[in-house]
Amino acid sequence: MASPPSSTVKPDSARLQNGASGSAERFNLDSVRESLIRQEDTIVFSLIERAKFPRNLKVYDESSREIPGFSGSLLQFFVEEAEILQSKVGRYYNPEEHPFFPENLPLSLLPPYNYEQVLHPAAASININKKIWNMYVYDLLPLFAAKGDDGNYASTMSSDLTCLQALSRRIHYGLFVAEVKYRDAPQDYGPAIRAQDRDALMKLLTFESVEEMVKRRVEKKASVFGQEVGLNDSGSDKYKIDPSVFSHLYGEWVMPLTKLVQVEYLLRRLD
Ligand SMILES: C=C(O[C@@H]1C=C(C(=O)O)C=C[C@H]1O)C(=O)O
Repeated sequence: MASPPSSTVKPDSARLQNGASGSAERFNLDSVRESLIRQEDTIVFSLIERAKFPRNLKVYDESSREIPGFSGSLLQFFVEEAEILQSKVGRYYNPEEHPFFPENLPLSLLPPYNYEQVLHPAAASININKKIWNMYVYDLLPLFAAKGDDGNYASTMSSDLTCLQALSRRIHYGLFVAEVKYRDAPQDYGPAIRAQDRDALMKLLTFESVEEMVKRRVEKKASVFGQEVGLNDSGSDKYKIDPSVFSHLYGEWVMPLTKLVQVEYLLRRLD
């Protein structure tokens, strides 16, 4: 089977900021995919941590009036406050990071780090965190969190924040994937962008063989990282989260949303 094309962008023409791959040296399709692979580990670990707690539905009730003066769920309050703090120490200078509550975020108290700008400025207008939030709270959590309430709301919400940020970072990484794909083949993408043809763009950027590999790999990672480990056996078939949840998560939501980000970005790439 022919392998999907890899990028030929010269290392010096663009340098990716220190991303999840830890590498600031190269910006090409291989390095971008390496980062996506490393981010799988983060997502698998963060969901395994969340699975320590039951559903704790109270946290997600948007009609609760638990916090005086705040209308929304406890998790909305928690994430909004966490983002205010993280914005003050520069989290959103990083083009890989996208806030869930971008309205009224304070400026950083620290000077900006000089992240290499490899994206077209249109990237700044793309934020699909509302979709990611709804997917996480309403579709994903019921698939792996046990029913029940143990009252550990603060710890539950800390875990939720970690999961939401890991998913958001991975899905918005589609911006970098799209940029590198465009630079590799502007002659293919250009006409579809000028025609604003979503379907043609989706076709160009989709590699089904890569997607199949990704699904198999995350399922395998979940079975290795989430296995109950004992001293007297070589492995067990008890898992902290059913590994098939991860191939489902990637096949149904993570990869389609990453591709949505890619299409949205490419549509504006020549503005
Ligand atoms: C990210 C890429 O683009 C698409 C999306 C994928 C994903 O989100 O993992 C995988 C393959 C492609 O269909 C890629 O080509 O690596």
